[in-house]
Amino acid sequence: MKTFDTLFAELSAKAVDRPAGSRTVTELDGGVHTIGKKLVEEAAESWMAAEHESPERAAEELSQLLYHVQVMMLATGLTLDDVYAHL
Ligand SMILES: N=c1c2ncn([C@@H]3O[C@H](COP(=O)(O)OP(=O)(O)OP(=O)(O)O)[C@@H](O)[C@H]3O)c2ncn1[C@@H]1O[C@H](COP(=O)(O)O)[C@@H](O)[C@H]1O
Repeated sequence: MKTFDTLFAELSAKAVDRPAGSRTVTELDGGVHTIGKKLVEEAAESWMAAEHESPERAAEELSQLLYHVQVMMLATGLTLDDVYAHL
């Protein structure tokens, strides 16, 4: 099973290698503004799933939120340590 850290390592490599068909590469090319809109969308979908759907649906939406958090970190040039320093 992937963890936050292993997913970040995978996405970091994709940002450098830029494989064809990568969703991450497409998102990064869209820039911070576009990624930010996706981040907010996934946050709202997580809230709606938790309040109106089920724990399973909430987990699915939250996983997409975590993915987009990582894309935003990459777009901003932030490392895991940069963020963890604030926890
Ligand atoms: N964990 C994720 C992940 N979570 C979410 N997403 C993307 O974010 C989208 C979620 O948004 P929605 O469901 O709202 O999708 P949608 O609205 O239909 O999509 P759009 O309209 O935004 O195109 C999904 O369709 C995925 O494309 C993800 N895309 C990729 N990953 C993982 O990231 C890694 C690298 O992926 P690639 O860069 O695509 O190789 C792989 O391990 C993937 O499993």
